[in-house]
Amino acid sequence: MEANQQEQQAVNQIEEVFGEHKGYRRAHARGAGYRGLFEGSGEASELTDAAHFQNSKVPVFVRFSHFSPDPTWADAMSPVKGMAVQFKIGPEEVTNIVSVTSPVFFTRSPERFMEMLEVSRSFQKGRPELGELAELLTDFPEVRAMFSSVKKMTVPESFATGIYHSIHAFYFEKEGKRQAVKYVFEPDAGEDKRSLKDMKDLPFGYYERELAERTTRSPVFFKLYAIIGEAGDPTDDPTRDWPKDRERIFLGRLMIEAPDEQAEQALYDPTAMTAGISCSEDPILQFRRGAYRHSYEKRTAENE
Ligand code: HEM
Repeated sequence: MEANQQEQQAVNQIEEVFGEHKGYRRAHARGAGYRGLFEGSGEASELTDAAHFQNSKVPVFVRFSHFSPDPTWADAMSPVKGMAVQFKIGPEEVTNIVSVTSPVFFTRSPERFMEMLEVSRSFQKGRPELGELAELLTDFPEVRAMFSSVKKMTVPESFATGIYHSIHAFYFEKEGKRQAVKYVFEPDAGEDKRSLKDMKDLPFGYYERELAERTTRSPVFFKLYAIIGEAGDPTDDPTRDWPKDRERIFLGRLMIEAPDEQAEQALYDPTAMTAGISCSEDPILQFRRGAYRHSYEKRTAENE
């Protein structure tokens, strides 16, 4: 499916702000792909027939990443890390969960996202100019909230010790009923955090090397949970997290085994669903489909 004009424009705008880095993803440019296995628990079978959540094992691709669209940025300049998981349900069928180490996104509409990019031109050097920063903070109150949360933000010590959130809501569907859920991955190794200021001396590529070394010793595991939404929990607003006391269902265990070049190159479209699960009406989620496709087509053509 072709990305529509606005989605293509968003990707072009990211390039204008952060530079055009040929052959790389236009966001989360630097990362590391792995192969592994997901073992479903079957505990959500009353809510969904999705194949990977039954009592079954499916092969997966996993890609960890630093959020920056510029692959030359230091590890510390990307406080948000990503984990994209592709479940290989059948020979021709995949479904994805694309998650990050933050429970919320900084804007709730694609238009707003693009307006923010428009005033962020100096971010290209990784150092915003004060005038632009002031404009962002005045015109976009949500950015103020983001900056205050970045100040408090801690970062996982390793890709293997982050808690990763889907941010968006999805629906589990079965026999005409549907249930809103969000996903969260929790590391078996335990959450391990450092403050942003402790990260500034980390060498470039530290996270990728640490994970490669860790997986030579043993696979890395995460538990995947569905957070069960209740009446009134927003399903269309990625800037709002749900209350902490929501029920959770254990969906299965993710095992990450060894580096894999195909996993590094794959397209992890967060809207690729399977029978028994559908996307929520969140406009940011819907927008991502075309933006990711456009970035994928560009980088694939450039790598040929
Ligand atoms: C308007 C909103 C957004 C836009 C325009 C956008 C754009 C992009 C683009 C162009 C890519 C590269 C895709 C590729 O080449 O395969 C990407 C990757 C990624 N994005 Fe977003 N994104 C948005 C929102 C989000 C949100 C809300 C999340 C939080 C879950 C997120 C997490 C990620 C992650 C983890 C990757 C790396 C995926 C991989 O490893 O292949 N993005 N994004």
